[in-house]
Amino acid sequence: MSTEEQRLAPLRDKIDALDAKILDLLSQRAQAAQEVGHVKGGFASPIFRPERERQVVAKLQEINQGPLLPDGIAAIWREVMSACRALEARQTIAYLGPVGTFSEQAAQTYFGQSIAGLPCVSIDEVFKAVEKGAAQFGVVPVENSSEGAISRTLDLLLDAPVQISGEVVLPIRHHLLTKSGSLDGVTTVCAHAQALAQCQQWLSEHAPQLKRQAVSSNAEAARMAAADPTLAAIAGEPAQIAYSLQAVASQIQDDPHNRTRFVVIGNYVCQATGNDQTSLVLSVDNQPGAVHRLLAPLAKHGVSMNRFESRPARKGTWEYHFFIDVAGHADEEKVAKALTELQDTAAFYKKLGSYPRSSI
Ligand SMILES: C=C(O[C@@H]1C=C(C(=O)O)C=C[C@H]1O)C(=O)O
Repeated sequence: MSTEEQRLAPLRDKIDALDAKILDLLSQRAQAAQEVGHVKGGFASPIFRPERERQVVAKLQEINQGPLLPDGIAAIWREVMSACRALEARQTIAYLGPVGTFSEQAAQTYFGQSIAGLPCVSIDEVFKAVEKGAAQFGVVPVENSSEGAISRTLDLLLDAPVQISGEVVLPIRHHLLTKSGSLDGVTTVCAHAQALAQCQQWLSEHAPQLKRQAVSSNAEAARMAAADPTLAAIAGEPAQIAYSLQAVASQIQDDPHNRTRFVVIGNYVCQATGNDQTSLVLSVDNQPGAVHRLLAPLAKHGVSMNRFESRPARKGTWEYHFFIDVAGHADEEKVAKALTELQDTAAFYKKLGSYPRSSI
């Protein structure tokens, strides 16, 4: 045995012994979760409680003495809770497919790996799957830091009878991918229209000869590029791996900090955690100063606005719906007061949900 091996052997024995203890503790935890599942079954109550999971992680991060970092704690317990939750009942989560999309990655980042994924062909289908109960939750993109709102999601949120019960923000890194790893013989680059827009400068500078073709998702582009050597795809790492493609160039998004925010839709109403956000849709009559008057209750009660987005009301008039995120939970006193007053002033008011804020 080398000196290195001699020194490593007792440390590895120690890790093996600790792993056995961790497994024993995890098994006890899993049994407790199963019992929770039986209690919930008796009350026909929901399995997934995002606010409770958030508090579990927050408490552990608070008492953590290191050397594990807070992000590490969050990642480990996300999977522990995902596996425990699946013993109560595996949750079906709908998202924009096929396999390898950022929506799938967002679903796994939020719910962990122990879920039944339901890839859908469009954002509309994700909403439908949730509405008809084929999935307990859906994950849909709502805004991108470079390209702004995903308007289809906003339009569906306006009408659908769903609640927002969470958000997840993903850094979006796009790669130029082909089967061979080169652009020899490649004539066309395929991607979702959003990804083509997010990489337009790079494409104009480095691959101006490629025709740009918008397809239903980046993963679909990757699937097509895997089958046709004249096609390149713009897609992220999950799709690259799923379709065994090679990178011609990595991280080609024009904004290195490119991020997409997804929301989790379902019919679960979250309790307050102390670090929440509330999403609303409002509209006002078309009169001077109406928007200012509409928002005055927020200022009056010291509620800060995290986001303000407008969408045409699609009535053939110059009227708009405003998608607003405010800090805090609708059950908090000052938020509740501000929302009551907003509701009185608005021509249209819909609360989309209060939910724990994402940490990024
Ligand atoms: C065990 C529960 O069910 C689920 C699993 C949790 C966990 O593993 O800690 C926490 C919340 C729920 O999403 C619970 O509600 O306490």
